[in-house]
Amino acid sequence: GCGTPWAAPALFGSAKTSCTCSQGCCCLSGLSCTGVVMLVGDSGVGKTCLLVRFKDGAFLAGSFISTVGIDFRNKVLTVDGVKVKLQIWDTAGQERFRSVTHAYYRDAHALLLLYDVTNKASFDNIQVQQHPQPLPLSLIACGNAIGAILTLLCLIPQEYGVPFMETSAKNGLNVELAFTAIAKELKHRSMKLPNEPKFKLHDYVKKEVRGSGCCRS
Ligand SMILES: Nc1nc2c(ncn2[C@@H]2O[C@H](COP(=O)(O)OP(=O)(O)OP(=O)(O)O)[C@@H](O)[C@H]2O)c(=O)[nH]1
Repeated sequence: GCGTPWAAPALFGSAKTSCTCSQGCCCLSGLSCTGVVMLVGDSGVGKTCLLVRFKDGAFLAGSFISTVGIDFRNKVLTVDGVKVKLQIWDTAGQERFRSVTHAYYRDAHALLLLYDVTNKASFDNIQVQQHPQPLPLSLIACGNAIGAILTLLCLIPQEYGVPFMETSAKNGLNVELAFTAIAKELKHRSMKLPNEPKFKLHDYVKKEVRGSGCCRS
């Protein structure tokens, strides 16, 4: 590093993620950056299950316990040799908690917009205009596979300019990718090295995404 004193964020979610010099030395000296990722979407689309799959590698089958208010988990990922600490906020999808959820948007760095691929209304409710503005810079839409494949609605969110992937909390499809893509974006945004090409979230997701591709053109 350049020796510039750097105040590590005391709390997850602090906007201060790098030193003030322009050399990008925070990543070179092995320091980390942090970010807040918020999971939003209707009740029952699988937000809690997606988070539990990512954090613990397990699937919460059986009885559905709806989130009340907001819950959070932390996970540290290493991307391109840099530790990225994600604080993941799992919001309540029920209508009665909407104003609570909306109050948290301004502190989020990224949103994972979740919908159930068998439920058109849940897809309509993640559209950009349904959220308080301005939205965080990084958005990914996740079509979670809740229902039977035969009733799958092929909804194509690309037309809204938001990177899209099919996910499954049940079998783990693309769950790691959703969070890694966000972590990479946050790392590049806060610690871009000189001459480093701009990270393109859309292209990265398109390249790494797995699955049937039935919702992709
Ligand atoms: N088949 C299948 N079922 C899932 C999947 N993800 C979640 N579920 C089921 O969907 C139900 C709701 O999942 P949750 O993760 O609790 O939903 P949520 O979006 O957190 O709901 P709220 O807390 O009310 O906002 C549960 O019964 C899960 O077992 C999935 O990928 N596949």
